[in-house]
Amino acid sequence: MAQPLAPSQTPLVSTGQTHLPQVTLPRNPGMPLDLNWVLAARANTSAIERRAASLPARRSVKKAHQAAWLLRAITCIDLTTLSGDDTARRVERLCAKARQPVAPALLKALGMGPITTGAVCVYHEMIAPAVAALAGTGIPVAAVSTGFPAGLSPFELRLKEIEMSVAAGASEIDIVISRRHVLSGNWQALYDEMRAMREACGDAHVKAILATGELGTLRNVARASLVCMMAGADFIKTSTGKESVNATLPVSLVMIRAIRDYHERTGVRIGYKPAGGISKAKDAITYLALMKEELGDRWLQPDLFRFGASSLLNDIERQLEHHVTGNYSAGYRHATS
Ligand SMILES: O=C[C@H](O)COP(=O)(O)O
Repeated sequence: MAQPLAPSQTPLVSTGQTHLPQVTLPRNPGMPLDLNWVLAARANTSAIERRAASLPARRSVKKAHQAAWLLRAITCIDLTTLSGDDTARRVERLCAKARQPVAPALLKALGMGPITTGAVCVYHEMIAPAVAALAGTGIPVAAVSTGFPAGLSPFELRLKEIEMSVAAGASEIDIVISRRHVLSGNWQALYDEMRAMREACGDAHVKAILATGELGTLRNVARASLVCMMAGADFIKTSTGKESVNATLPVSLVMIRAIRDYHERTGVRIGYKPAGGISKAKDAITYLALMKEELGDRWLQPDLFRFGASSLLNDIERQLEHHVTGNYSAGYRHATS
């Protein structure tokens, strides 16, 4: 039978009545590459697909619980624009949305103080307007670097891009891995690449984008997840949003279990960021429920969980408005670009 589900016993990171994201997590120091561990990683595809398929139907989240989950989801969004036609003006509008993702009247009706999104995520060239627009808010700017999305520019340039993004004010860097290292089973090359990128990030937290839709098998996803964590990734992220297949529940299950495995063996908590194609409020709840079931309440905080999403916030805001007023507003009212 479907069970009601409360998002967490853990409160949102709170400053008085204000609920803000905070990246308080200690960095992942990484460890030497343990090839025995990597090669022992397997993925039982049919069991994973069965479990993933059962997830959306198994939990029923209604009314106040649903609103609480959706507010939690907002605090975990890396509000993203990654388009060739991005402009400073668009980024400023996005940042305004990140600062105030839900209308104050709705928040008041829900008994909530102000909230913000987890971060704003942009290309390198858009860091400066984002940093300016978010000054004083504590909302981090995340930049996609390393020749995003293909990651095929010269290695030295990719490292330089990271350094430039950090210098421009990004406090989180989303790097893309070289898929060919995974597809050819060259785990040492993947480890060395990730290690160098982490080093180039300095104090900025690093998210490793695996581009899982291009890795061939779930077993490769499990192994690449482990190698990136061993090399010091603070987060592992599914996709750039530009692959033909982006975040999925089976891939998420594999990556989340790799995070659990890594935590059990090293004591280090790694964050998870599903990204690409997550645009519906109900999907956000499914992902949060998956995190809660597989990793526990601690992973429902923005320092350990993010959605990479450009349009998810629009749908969540519509659902919250419906919860409060009983009516759906027109979709265009919640557009961010
Ligand atoms: O990292 C974030 C993704 O690029 C966003 O993808 P989306 O536009 O499908 O939400």
